[in-house]
Amino acid sequence: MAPAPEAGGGEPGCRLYLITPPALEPARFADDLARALDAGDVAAVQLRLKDVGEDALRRAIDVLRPVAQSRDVAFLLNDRADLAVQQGCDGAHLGQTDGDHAQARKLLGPERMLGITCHASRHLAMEAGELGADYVAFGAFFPTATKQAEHRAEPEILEWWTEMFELPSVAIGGITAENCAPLVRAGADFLAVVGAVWNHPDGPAAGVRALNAAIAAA
Ligand SMILES: Cc1ncc(COP(=O)(O)OP(=O)(O)O)c(N)n1
Ligand SMILES: Cc1nc(C(=O)O)sc1CCOP(=O)(O)O
Ligand SMILES: [Mg+2]
Repeated sequence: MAPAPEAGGGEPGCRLYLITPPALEPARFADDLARALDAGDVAAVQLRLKDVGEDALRRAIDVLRPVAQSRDVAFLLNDRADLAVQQGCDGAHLGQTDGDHAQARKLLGPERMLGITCHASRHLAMEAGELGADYVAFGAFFPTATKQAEHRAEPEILEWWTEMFELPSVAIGGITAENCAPLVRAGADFLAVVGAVWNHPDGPAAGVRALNAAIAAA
């Protein structure tokens, strides 16, 4: 999940972080995922299936992980650091109620990534940084239909974080090609999106292209 090199050797740029749709059939979705990843620059994919049991989750990982990893795109698992390790994922994303972050850090070891949701809290972000997170995620920046988001973040938190710390930040929540520019300019290292890609009227590949273009133009 490397940052994008900036033309001319300046500060690294912002990259796309895809999160899977809330429900999917792995074999069918594998084709959509491949098309999306082949359409442009994507740093990471997060498998986020909240409503399936462990067996189905393992099957989905087995089908989708190679699609990402074979393209040098990091594959992270939502909510489960233990399963991320067992199933060969590149990391896990944990929220504030997703167990013990320090224990997850140990489980994941130095090779695998840990991302932590920090809502709109500077305090949570500094805590996450101290315990060794690989990125902090702020959001929701815009209204989202993907989940009931209880916190609202403003671009200022990205500016503050970027000025104070080297650790990468992820912006999430209702982000589209049309509204992402202030987040990119505020210093977000990654934009995490669901709907703007998977629900794009011209298909996921068009969604990736539109976001790549919007990031480059910001
Ligand atoms: C990159 C990224 N940021 C935030 C979240 C939200 O995580 P969480 O608060 O645990 O909520 P759920 O995704 O588990 O509903 C995320 N998944 N990814
Ligand atoms: C999974 C998730 N977490 C959020 C947070 O604010 O922590 S918002 C969100 C949903 C992101 O989907 P979309 O790009 O469709 O808005
Ligand atoms: Mg969670």
